[in-house]
Amino acid sequence: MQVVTSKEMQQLDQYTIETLGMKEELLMENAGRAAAGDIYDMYPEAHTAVIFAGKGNNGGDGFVIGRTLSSLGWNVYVYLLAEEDALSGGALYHKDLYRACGLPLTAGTGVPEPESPEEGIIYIDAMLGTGIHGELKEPFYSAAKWLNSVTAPVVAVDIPTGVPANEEELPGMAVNADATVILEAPTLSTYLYPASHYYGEIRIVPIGVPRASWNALDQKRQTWDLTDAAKSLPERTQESHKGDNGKGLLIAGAYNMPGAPAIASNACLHAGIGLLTTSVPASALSAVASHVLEATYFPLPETEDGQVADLQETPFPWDGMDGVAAGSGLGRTESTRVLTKRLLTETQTPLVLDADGLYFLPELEAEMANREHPLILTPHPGEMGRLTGLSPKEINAERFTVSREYARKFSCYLVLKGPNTIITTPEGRQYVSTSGSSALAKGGSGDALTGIVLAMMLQGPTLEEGVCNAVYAHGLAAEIAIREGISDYSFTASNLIDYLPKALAFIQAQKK
Ligand SMILES: NC(=O)C1=CN([C@@H]2O[C@H](COP(=O)(O)OP(=O)(O)OC[C@H]3O[C@@H](n4cnc5c(N)ncnc54)[C@H](O)[C@@H]3O)[C@@H](O)[C@H]2O)[C@H](O)CC1
Ligand SMILES: [K+]
Repeated sequence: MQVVTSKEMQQLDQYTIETLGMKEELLMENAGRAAAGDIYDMYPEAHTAVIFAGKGNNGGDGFVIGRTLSSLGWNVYVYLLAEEDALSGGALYHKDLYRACGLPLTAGTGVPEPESPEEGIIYIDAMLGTGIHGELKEPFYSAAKWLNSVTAPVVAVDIPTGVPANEEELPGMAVNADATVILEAPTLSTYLYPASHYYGEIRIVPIGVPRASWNALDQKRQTWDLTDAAKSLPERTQESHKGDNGKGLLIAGAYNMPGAPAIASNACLHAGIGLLTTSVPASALSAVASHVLEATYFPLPETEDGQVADLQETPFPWDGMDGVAAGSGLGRTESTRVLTKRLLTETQTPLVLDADGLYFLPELEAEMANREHPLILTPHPGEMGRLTGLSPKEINAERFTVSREYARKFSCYLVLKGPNTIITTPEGRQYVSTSGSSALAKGGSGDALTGIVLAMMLQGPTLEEGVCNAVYAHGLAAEIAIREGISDYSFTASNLIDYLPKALAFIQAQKK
């Protein structure tokens, strides 16, 4: 599923209408019909739709939805929040068609005051969609406020009115929908917070935009969902042996941080790595090894307080490895800086850096730029802030743009964590993972992700798909745990590891 900006969506519509010659009225008919069908299925008990329509094409969709639901046996009522003569094009055509069918309509720029809601009524917000600019003006402001006060379900068409499509700040008022029926493809704000909260349940309906229109759009942003994971997750062959499934080295932890390497190692092993060597300061080894039976160990020299000591001369076993991951729990000492520099310059395999492994990167930009092998960074917004000099708030407001600029600048794979983690490739392709849960907002989740990324990037089929699958499986494991009754209060990274086998089995089952 592609994820677009409002401009890209307009280009798509324009190509379909002007180049391919599909009539605007027909595209709108398709859009409204698809949305109406979905609303009808969503609320089997409902019998009445009260539709608030704007004068643009979002309002046009509203008229098609009204006419279609009426054909399906519902009572419908449209409040057009504009004078009838303000409409043009497809919206005018469908308003006239709706009227010609004898269906009820009230038009005007006053704020409608529908009767108080009763059982079986659904409110439909078809006021503004991708055409919105800035703060909501009257009568939309008051109409949005009114819709937010009703107890009956409110379904938004395409985008809740007031929510911008792109990476813009939320205005003061927007419709807080129970569900949003997104037409053809989601826009950026569907996966940005807090905008995403206004969408309620996200439902995406295809409206028949021809493949040719999509092919003509130069667009490299998509979701990564169950279908993508199932399609790309490689089958494990009967004859494969441990060497075929990747040999990884994980460097993490300290005497007082044995959890990070233990969690990352267990996650890595449960995500299918063939052989794992875990490298921790010597005094942490027995604590880690007692929780991770399947790894081998490469103990590191350490300081008196059990943190990594000077690693300048340490003979790391890079050569025997297919991939390396480092960072969690190492501390932010000079030794970590030395290690990070060695990792960037000496490893000839894909390298994953997380947590303290990201800390010194602003000082090592030359080494990053000169690196010839894949580099995968997995920052949360705070860490991304340190990498870019922006605040976490600024990062979250422009997650797509900030990720793309950074990944291109340093030719790295960037996994920007958060609800709907975004994976960006060095070429600027972007994938938004649709899995995840609030339960993941805990210490240890990131360590688990590092381990899963190390394992899955080595399984392929490409590094890009492996990284996307790692992020997807990580979120899915949490989702399944919550679905099976684990409270998001109680959920820990250990639960995540326990549920990873179910998440992978679920993805594998979709292949069949
Ligand atoms: N995705 C598709 O392929 C299709 C989508 N369709 C629908 O079309 C809308 C976008 O329509 P557009 O006419 O461009 O814009 P809107 O209807 O969202 O609004 C335009 C309207 O709103 C006024 N306006 C802008 N900002 C504000 C504001 N802050 N306050 C008040 N009024 C504002 C502006 O002046 C215009 O008059 C898309 O979302 C889909 O629903 C099509 O049906 C075809 C296929
Ligand atoms: K809307």
